[in-house]
Amino acid sequence: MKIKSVRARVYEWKGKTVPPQGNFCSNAMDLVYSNTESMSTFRFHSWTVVEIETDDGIVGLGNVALAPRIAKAIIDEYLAPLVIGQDPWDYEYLWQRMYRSTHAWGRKGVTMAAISAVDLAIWDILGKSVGKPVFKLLGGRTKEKIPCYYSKLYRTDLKDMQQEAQKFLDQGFKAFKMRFGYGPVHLQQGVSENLKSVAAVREVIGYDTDLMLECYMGWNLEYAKRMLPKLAKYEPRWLEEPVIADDIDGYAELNAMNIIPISGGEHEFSLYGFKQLLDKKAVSVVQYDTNRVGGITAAHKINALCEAYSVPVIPHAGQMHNYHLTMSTLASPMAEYFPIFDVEVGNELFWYIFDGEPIADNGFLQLRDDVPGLGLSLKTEYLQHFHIVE
Ligand SMILES: O=C(O)C(=O)C[C@@H](O)CO
Ligand SMILES: [Mg+2]
Repeated sequence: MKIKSVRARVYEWKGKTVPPQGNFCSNAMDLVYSNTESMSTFRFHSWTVVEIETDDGIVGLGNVALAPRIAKAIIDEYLAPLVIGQDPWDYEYLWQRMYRSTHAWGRKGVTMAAISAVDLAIWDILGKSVGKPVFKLLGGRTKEKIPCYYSKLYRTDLKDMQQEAQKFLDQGFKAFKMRFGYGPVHLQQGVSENLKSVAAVREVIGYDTDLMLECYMGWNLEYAKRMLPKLAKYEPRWLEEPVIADDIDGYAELNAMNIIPISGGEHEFSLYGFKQLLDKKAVSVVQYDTNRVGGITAAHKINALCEAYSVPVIPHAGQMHNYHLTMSTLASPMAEYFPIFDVEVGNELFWYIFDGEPIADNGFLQLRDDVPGLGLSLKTEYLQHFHIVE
């Protein structure tokens, strides 16, 4: 079997979007003075879809959501020529070709995201070629079904957040991730607002559920050190991305305080990036995203590393490409889950592009043994709402 073609297209959403409400999520731009809304950089309204076809007609699907048009250009210009004509079963060789040939300017960020999308499509082909779901190629079924946590609860009106939490508590979710809306620039009032939002959500979900807290890189080390003791009484399972991804020593200092487990990794890349996080004990929960970190080839290695370090892996953002990794290892106890929503910041856009994503049932996800590959196909229902960049 040989790879015959690589097609990367960008799906750009032109349909209705619900403008984010309130201070919906602290983020890295909060600390930078700007006369534009700090969250304007925080949109995922386009997505790159990669289709790789083999000489015997198998088509593998990959995807990337970081800098989609740039990712497409990298795939078209650099990565496609490296894999066309090659045997997809030589996936480690192909991964090293893509990684090392772009190493001078790649290694992290959008290049690794582009490599991830190609790698996902290759693994989809492998599964389809032997009639097995990808998780069966990685280690098989380690769970009867996958526990997942409800992920949204952006910082809006507290009553709206409580209604949202109640709605999904009633649907059987036993774990929730909420977003802070405030950080250092919002001073003491922001501290109070942050604490109020956690208290409000805990009031609804109680303490027999897991609560995770998301900063999305919107704080700094000094502010996080002040906040951790104030948050401890709410017994969060983790505090996510308190500082920017490059401040690895900051993560390690916060994690070493041992007040609240610190999580991160969705903005880290490659096996080496996670070796550094683990060696420095920077995180207590690893959250790579398989469509960013280097694909399944890289994520599978990181799973083994996390098993050796006894650090749980709970991949970022859900989606099928992450669920196969979670299903295939005891090192990954749970998945993130974004339900279907009207398009807002875009974390939910994949629901409008792909068919095959599992719907959570009572806080669990299921993968089928009889669906080969990643289990996805391209949805046609919303095509009229997308501008497709070939
Ligand atoms: O789901 C996450 O962990 C993200 O970082 C997504 C973004 O919406 C901020 O929470
Ligand atoms: Mg996050």
